Amino acid sequence: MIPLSDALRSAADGIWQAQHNHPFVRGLGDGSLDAAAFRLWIRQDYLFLIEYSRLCALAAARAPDLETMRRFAELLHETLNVEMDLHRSYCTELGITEAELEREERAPTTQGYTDFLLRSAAVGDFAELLAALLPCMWGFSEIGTRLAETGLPQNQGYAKWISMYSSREFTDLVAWLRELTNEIGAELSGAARERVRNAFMISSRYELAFWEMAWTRQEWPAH
Ligand SMILES: Cc1ncc(C[n+]2csc(CCO)c2C)c(N)n1
Repeated sequence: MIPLSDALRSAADGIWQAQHNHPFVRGLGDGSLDAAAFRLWIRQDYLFLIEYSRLCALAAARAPDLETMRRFAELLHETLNVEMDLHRSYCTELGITEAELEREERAPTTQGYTDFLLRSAAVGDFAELLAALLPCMWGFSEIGTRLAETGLPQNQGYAKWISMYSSREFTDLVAWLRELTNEIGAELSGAARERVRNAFMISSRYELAFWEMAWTRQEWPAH
């Protein structure tokens, strides 16, 4: 049987192609992306990463074995300390103050996506949690790798973004997540496989919606 991660990637191909073709992603790749769109993305993504960290913690707690537990604990550490630090340094470069970042509230897309991720962890089993988490990592890896192949843009900030997500370390992490998905997938019943497929599709749609949110500058009035 076809490995589960390949079946999932193929089921979501239309959504993933739409991500590659999205003007926000293309603009990152050729350096033409408006700084205001990137500023919105980074502020919302910072909030996304906080909730994503909770997801990693839940994944560690529910992991089927020690090795998987250790990897998710590492991912939690990386996200909280490396990835979020990098976002904070981007903010400084882009003129977003700490106070502004603290005041930022989740836009509906960010809220919907993170609620969905945490719901998958709370209500679903480990396979569903993993399927919901996979498009976040794999999508960024595929986008970063493709953009790196076409050459880095002049814009230093966007070039750094692409270098990070096309790095060897990140590619290896995704390879491990896919392997884990394939192993777990080999033992799933038909109904469980369907739930896993749904989770992967929903997260893939939210990944696309996240680009769209930043591109169309979906800002919300402060209360
Ligand atoms: C909306 C959105 N989706 C996926 C990622 C990618 N991502 C999430 S956590 C993490 C690294 C963990 O160390 C990465 C690469 C993102 N940043 N924002």
